[in-house]
Amino acid sequence: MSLREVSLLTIPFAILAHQVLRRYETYRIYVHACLLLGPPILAAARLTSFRPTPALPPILFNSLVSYLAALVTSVIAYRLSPFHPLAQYPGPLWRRISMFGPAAMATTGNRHRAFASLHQKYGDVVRTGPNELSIADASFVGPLLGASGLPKGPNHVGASMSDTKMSMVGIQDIPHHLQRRRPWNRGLSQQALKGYEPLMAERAQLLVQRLTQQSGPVDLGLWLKYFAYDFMSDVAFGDGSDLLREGDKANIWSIIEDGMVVCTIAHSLPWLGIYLSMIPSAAGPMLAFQENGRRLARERLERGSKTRDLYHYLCNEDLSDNPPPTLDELADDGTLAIVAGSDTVSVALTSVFYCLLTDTEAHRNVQQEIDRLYPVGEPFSETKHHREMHYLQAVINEAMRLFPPIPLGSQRQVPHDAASVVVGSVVIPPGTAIYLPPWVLQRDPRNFTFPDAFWPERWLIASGQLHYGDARLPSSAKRGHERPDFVHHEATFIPFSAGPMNCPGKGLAMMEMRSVVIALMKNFGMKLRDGWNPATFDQEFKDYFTAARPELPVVLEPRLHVETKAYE
Ligand code: HEM
Repeated sequence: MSLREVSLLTIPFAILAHQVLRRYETYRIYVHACLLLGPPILAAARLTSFRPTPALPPILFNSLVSYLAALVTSVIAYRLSPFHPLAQYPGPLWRRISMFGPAAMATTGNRHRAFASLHQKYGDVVRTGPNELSIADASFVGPLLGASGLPKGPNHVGASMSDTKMSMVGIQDIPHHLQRRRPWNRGLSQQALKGYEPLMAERAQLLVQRLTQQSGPVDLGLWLKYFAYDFMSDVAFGDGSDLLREGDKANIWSIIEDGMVVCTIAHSLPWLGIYLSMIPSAAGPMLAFQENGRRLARERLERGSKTRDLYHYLCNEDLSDNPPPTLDELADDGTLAIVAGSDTVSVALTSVFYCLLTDTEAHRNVQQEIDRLYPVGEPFSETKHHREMHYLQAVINEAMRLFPPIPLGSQRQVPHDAASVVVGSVVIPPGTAIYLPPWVLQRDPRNFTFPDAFWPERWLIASGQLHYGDARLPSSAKRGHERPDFVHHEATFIPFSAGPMNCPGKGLAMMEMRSVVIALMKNFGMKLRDGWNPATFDQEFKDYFTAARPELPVVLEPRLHVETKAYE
């Protein structure tokens, strides 16, 4: 049997299999196995008249090779052809062919910078994968993320290593997502936040106390990670972690950070996440990371409810008529609570301190605001002054504009069975996954004047509290030049995303960030360690879905009135 005869039989099957895979995107391994192995095995059997003969092994081998080669050729030819629905959108050739390249580049942590370069080169709409677009145009934020926006993208399938068992964040079916989302909204409402304030005060006090006990420069970023993890464990599970006192003996943060690197790869190749779940040795970091969240949730469910923590709401304990969700759902949401609530906040807080410690005037302004509203005797845990802290709010916004904790934002997808989405002259066909990357939108000169500068004053100008002509300009602005037009396109400020599937933890995160900045700056003078190059922070700010950041070495000088009430 010649290779030509084998090929003649297998090529049509390969083209057919490609059409099936293209139309019915599926993550079922048995479907993949049937489509990838079934036709060449059948062809080989047909060519040997369904009899075991000595010629079978070479025929089977030829059949497999020619079938898979034809399948790969068909896929690549289609993706590069003018018939592909995304053919009209520009993007590098290697990204049009396969997601293997983008997945490999994601491991460098520089996806956000790569996307920024792609937009610079190709324009506002770039084909970043065979079936993926990145859009850096403000007019898409409402239509894609707003009330009638699109469902979540397929990337969470990879990160969850399942398309059926996943935390709420990845659920693509909108009604199901909104149903799972309701208890989160209740558990993170303004009313619920009031209940979390004493936990906040206690943990912030402990952070101050532990920092007071350190000598020499500290890695402030590390302490903020400990704080954020402990506080989120308090809020979500009522207890469960004490990194501030005990240190990270169980390497929780390595587990989270290693897991996020593997997640980033699986985001680009969702099917790979599902395959990896079958190979525990390969999926180690991701499994450990998921298991950590599930363990905390299970322990909380066994302990029962001691306080009105987040799980009190997630278990529907506040609604006597509603049955609790399944144990699996509650366990899956444990990972979400921990990662969504602690990794993001600790990144954002680290960026806030980095920005303050590299801008003397902003640092002084925040210090004055804190000293005015929190004189000696006024506890830093008092949240009633938060709404008066306009400069601090401007600093937090500005740090998250420059360093969004989720640099590429949350993926969306036009469902396979829906009509194309049309925004202006752009047609987004069914099956397309889309990013609206905050890192790119928030640093775009069309959206913000002096886009690369830390300039908190822009937020005060935009809200009418400061006149543009009176505002100091960022140090990078050219002296003696006329002030450029003031541009502030706030709709593109989306560190928490937008619309009904945005971040429900925004209020909690804001309360946490304000409280920690107030607690630390009320009690310590701070400066960066001599000799540390601040440019390192920008260069080493990496995107592994949530951002990884370098150390932030800070020298702390206790102020006279350090509040040392101990919580031992
Ligand atoms: C600075 C801190 C934070 C940032 C920048 C942030 C950002 C985000 C973003 C961009 C999303 C994706 C939303 C979307 O798909 O459109 C998200 C989702 C989510 N965040 Fe946050 N987040 C932060 C803090 C928190 C906190 C403290 C919690 C509390 C538990 C939280 C809980 C969640 C949850 C549950 C989701 C899933 C929402 C959904 O799919 O409906 N986040 N967050």
